[in-house]
Amino acid sequence: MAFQFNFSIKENVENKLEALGDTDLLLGSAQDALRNQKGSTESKEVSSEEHATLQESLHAYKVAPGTADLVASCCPEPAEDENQNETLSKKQSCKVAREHNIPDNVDKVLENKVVEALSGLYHVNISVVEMTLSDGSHGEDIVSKSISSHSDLLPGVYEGGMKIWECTFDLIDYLSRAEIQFVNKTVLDLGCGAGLLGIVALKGKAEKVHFQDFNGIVIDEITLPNVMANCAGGDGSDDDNRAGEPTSKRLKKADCSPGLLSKCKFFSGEWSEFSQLLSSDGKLISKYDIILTSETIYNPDYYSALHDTLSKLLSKNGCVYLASKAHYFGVGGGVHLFEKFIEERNVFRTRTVKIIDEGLKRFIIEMAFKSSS
Ligand SMILES: C[S@@+](CC[C@H](N)C(=O)[O-])C[C@H]1O[C@@H](n2cnc3c(N)ncnc32)[C@H](O)[C@@H]1O
Repeated sequence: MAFQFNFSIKENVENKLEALGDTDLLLGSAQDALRNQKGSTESKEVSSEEHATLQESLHAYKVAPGTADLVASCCPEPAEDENQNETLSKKQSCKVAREHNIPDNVDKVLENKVVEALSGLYHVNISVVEMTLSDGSHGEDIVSKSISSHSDLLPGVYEGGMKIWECTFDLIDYLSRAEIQFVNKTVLDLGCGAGLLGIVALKGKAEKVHFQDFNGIVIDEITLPNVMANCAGGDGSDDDNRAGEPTSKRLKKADCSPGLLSKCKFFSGEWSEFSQLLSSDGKLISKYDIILTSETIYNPDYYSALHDTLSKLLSKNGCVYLASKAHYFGVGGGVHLFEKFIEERNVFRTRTVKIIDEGLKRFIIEMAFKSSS
């Protein structure tokens, strides 16, 4: 099922898709999704076959050749003998973290968005968002950069948050089957992209849910709208079961529960900068009970920043649920390398709680502080 906002945009989008031709890039999966809708003026449910088609393209992703070393470590510590200008320019290459305010006019957030349902959750149609952003007039020009570099990832520029990655669904499935409890918990969806993991926590009655993505435009155009789409009506809990409703509908401002939204905060920026922002700005009221993170260990260059962020932000008895493919071809990261890194740092213990052995092997890993055991 999908419902839509100002759907007049659709034809324009389709024309642009045709003009783009065979891109086989970031837009690949999105094009498939939209072409599935083409010819039908009515919104429709995403069938399991369509879901599978969409997910197929998530199995493998591409990294622009030669970009892996662009930002070896996003925020490298400056060497002592570096002069001030070099230090400054390195600092500028960091993605400074900031909090995104929830707009007063929530109608605006869902304007020109097409909302669909998948796995019982609402999310905006990403191809439509990409089309509205592809003219490059929206600050962070990640869509056209991604297209021109034929890549879903541009290290230090765009880290893949425009797509919903396969392991997100693995983790959602695991959280549900393992009956992980979010009631009254403080939760962080780290590297959130679409934010579906945080939304699951929100629907599970978490006390607070914070969302972080590298790219601010992902937060504004995808994460926030998705949270709003799922906050509409009722209290957003699983009991509402609105994703099962057969009819298309428009969300109205009045539908959006301010109570639920007030539990959420949204952040963008590089991980070290993000954890620094939370620590220094008094934004971190308490550390997180649960940190959810999916497909965030593809690049070994980021392991140090990721590890330090987790250790700074996780509460003493907290738990990280991390979903990942076994190996990320082209970037070099993966589960075994990350576990080895964690072992060497000797701060966290890890436990594999689920292995998904179909297609590319995927893992769900649970992490907790060693000292808490
Ligand atoms: C491949 S995407 C996965 C998005 C989402 N979790 C999913 O599974 O659909 C990786 C995400 O990790 C985050 N990320 C990766 N490297 C990062 C870094 N160095 N600093 C901050 N965020 C980073 C980005 O926000 C990006 O959206």
